Amino acid sequence: MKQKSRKAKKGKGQPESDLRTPIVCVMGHVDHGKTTLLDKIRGTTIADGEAGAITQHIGATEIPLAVITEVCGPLFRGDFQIPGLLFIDTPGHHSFTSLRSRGGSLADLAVLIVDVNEGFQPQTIESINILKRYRTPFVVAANKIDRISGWLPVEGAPLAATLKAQSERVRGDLDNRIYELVGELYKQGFNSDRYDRISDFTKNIGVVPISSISGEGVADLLMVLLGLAQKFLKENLKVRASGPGVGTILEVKEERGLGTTLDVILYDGEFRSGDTIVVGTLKEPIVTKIRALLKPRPLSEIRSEERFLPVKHVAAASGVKVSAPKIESALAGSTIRVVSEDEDVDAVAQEIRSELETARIDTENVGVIIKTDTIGSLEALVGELESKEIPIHAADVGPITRRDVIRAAAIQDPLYSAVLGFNVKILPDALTEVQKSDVPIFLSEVIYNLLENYDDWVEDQKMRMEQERLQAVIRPGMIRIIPDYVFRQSKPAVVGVQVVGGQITNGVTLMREDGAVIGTVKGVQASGENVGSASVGKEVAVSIDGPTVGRQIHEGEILYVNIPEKHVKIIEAELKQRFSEDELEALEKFLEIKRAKDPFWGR
Ligand SMILES: Nc1nc2c(ncn2[C@@H]2O[C@H](COP(=O)(O)OP(=O)(O)OP(=O)(O)O)[C@@H](O)[C@H]2O)c(=O)[nH]1
Repeated sequence: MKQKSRKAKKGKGQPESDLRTPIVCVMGHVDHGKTTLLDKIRGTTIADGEAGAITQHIGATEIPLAVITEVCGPLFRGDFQIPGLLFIDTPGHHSFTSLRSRGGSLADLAVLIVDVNEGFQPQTIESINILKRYRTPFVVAANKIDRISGWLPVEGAPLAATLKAQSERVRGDLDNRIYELVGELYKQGFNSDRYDRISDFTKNIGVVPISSISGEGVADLLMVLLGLAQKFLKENLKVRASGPGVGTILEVKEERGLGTTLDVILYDGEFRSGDTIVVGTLKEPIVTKIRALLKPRPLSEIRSEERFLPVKHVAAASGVKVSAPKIESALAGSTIRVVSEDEDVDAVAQEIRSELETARIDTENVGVIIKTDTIGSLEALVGELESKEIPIHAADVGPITRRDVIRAAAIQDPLYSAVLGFNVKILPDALTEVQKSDVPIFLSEVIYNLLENYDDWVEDQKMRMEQERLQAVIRPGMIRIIPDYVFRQSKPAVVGVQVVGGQITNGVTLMREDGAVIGTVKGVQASGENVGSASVGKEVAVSIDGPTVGRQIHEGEILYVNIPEKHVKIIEAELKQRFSEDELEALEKFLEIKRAKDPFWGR
């Protein structure tokens, strides 16, 4: 990409450097305190307004380094060159899956927030998996420490100061909870410890105990984030505040008086009004021109009717609302990119089109069908399924359609004939199809739950298939032909029998005591009714295709159900322990006959 010579304007109090503001995202389980933490960071830093103002962006808040310096007070050590931190206001609890950029995470850094009283929850694990996939450096905020019984809150205090104020027991209690988190993180493949006990942040994840309500530990959290940014990101953040802008669409929104607008996080280069842009959609990328760039109007101008303030220019990293013609079909999570004068629009469009194409899967192989709301969530779900070795037949962005259900129904493997939808709707004609075909549809706003529900269903399916398999096994049976109860000599022979052991069922073949197979049972009747089968003690009439009474079979003779060798093996391995005495006896006698000729038969 050709870099233009324009440089980003530096804000007040920001150091003169080529590093752009790192983008920070707060992730975690629902109700663990994401919003409260962001409010606290904003509130704390607004209160410290003397040092320079925080800047409200669209979908993000920028905290300049000078403000962080002020908030951290004596905690602040070291020489930082980054201009500050840009926190993304994660809208809704699922959308961090759209926080992607081309080939990676939109966030340079993340805060994984965990309620210390609840520990790891489904979305905590889901967040960790996303952080792992994108290799995003992160810090763990062990939140709600003020809820620990006996805690004495010290409003806004750094960790060391508040720990001093707590009793020995409370400190011990906090440590135990931190160790639980450390254990959970270890299970996920990370070494970690309380941040002040770590010397090498490249090998360990820092855990910062905080309260988003009292503000305790929040300064420590900001310090650790600055440290991580400085350590890990220096190269990534260099000179990217100039050149043609590249951003990720967080949301596509209708705004009164403006029509459709895009809330964008610009992570590279600059946007100027009038710039030609290419925007990702489900189909062909849109080529259009920026009509207006909008920022939130400062709080001091709250009386104004207009909520947004037009600006001519924004530089990365920044949250901005983009107004442009023809952007109705823009897709959240995809890229928006400025085309500079010396670039080929078609080439840029192809680059953006290929983003969705790379994430999409469309094969002829056996596997599940998945639909998600954004490219980011598609990548995340595909990644999860691949790591669990669940094959995918088709993966795409968009609602569940009739075609998806038909395709799933056509999958022969009963464990993969299913549709998984993340944050998507089912179209009405797809619902009609579901009723016809019985294809299960799994829907969730949490990837972890989606996979868990699918796993449960697979287990149920397997159990059902197992039961069906075992039900198909021919079980042992032993019958005696009752003398004077021959109803028909042959074609078929119909005789009265007593079931001496096990059972007799339609369709089985029968064997004599000398091992000769004499025919197939065609019917089992009791009191003139077809009963299909009869168990030990019953007297029934059976019709046997094959023998003639008086020749191959005789009154008073014992006959055995002829069990195929494969079935005997299943019986010996899996079923025998559940057999009754008479079934066992019938099996043993049958095997004696078989093994008289071949001692290894059925072994
Ligand atoms: N006591 C205490 N309560 C907290 C703390 N942080 C958050 N809460 C409370 O926990 C609840 C959930 O907090 P939110 O910030 O809404 O959680 P969230 O993670 O943003 O939730 P979603 O946006 O719904 O995912 C609210 O009632 C908060 O007041 C804390 O440090 N201490």
